[in-house]
Amino acid sequence: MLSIALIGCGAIGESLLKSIRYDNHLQVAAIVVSKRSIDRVARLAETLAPGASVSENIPDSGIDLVVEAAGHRAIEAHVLPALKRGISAVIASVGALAMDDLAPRLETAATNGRSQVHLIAGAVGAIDAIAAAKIGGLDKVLYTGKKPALAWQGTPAELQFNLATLTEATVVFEGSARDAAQRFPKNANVAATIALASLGLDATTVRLIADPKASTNIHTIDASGAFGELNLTLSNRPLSDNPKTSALTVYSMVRTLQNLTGTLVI
Ligand SMILES: NC(=O)C1=CN([C@@H]2O[C@H](COP(=O)(O)OP(=O)(O)OC[C@H]3O[C@@H](n4cnc5c(N)ncnc54)[C@H](O)[C@@H]3O)[C@@H](O)[C@H]2O)C=CC1
Ligand SMILES: O=C([O-])CC(=O)C(=O)O
Repeated sequence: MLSIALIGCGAIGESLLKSIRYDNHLQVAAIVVSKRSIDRVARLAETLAPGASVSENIPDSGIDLVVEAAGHRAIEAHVLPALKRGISAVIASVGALAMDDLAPRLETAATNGRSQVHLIAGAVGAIDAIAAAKIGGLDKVLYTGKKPALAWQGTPAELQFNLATLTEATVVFEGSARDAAQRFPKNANVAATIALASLGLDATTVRLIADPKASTNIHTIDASGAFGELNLTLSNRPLSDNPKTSALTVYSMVRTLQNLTGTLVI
């Protein structure tokens, strides 16, 4: 039985709790949230994670694994200290690794604590294929993320375009995966995931599109190299609680957790 501390209980966190509620190998022992969310999440926990503590910090003992579904800042605040304590982590906010020196600091913390960081594939697929293709050598990796116009609310795209009145698909960002992940922390985590698995944060190209006609989150990877060519398109349904986030992210997290406790894993 893996004893989990879940960090964040928004769209992904709540959906994750529903998905793993009856898993005999996983026990949510703690849910870590900001002070203002404690009452709301404590009520949720009564049915979705009975017995879990709900507080602002990871408990001092009894936790085997931290599962982050909170946002970039939670990596520094909760994941780094947990790794140093010897607690491994599964993280959704992969884009945080595009920040300054966070990736090497995570590695140092994990080395010192003899723990591990698992970056989920999240809303995208073919991470296994591009990571394998990298071994033979990659020439080009382009990630294109297209979401409904209103999914770009609260991002820099809002300052540049009137999202509510867009009539056609509009490129809101073109550049490196590092810039994309830093400027769109809630919309470009998969850009960082693809980059980290392939050409790296600076050499992986990203295009982000706001499309008033789209009703799903469309992720496309175009890669070429010694292996040949890969062209993948996913059309993901968003979670009802957060149009920025695809439901596949939750399933990917559940799969990661199942693989950590399973005997025959794929
Ligand atoms: N890898 C992937 O494919 C994807 C990754 N994500 C990442 O997952 C994160 C969560 O996504 P959603 O659940 O859809 O967002 P959400 O906004 O619905 O929920 C996030 C929750 O975390 C809480 N929170 C924020 N900072 C916290 C902290 N320091 N400690 C504890 N709780 C904190 C918020 O109050 C909120 O309740 C996103 O911010 C993004 O970084 C999101 C979508 C896809
Ligand atoms: O959920 C998605 O479709 C992708 C996403 O928001 C991200 O990469 O941050």
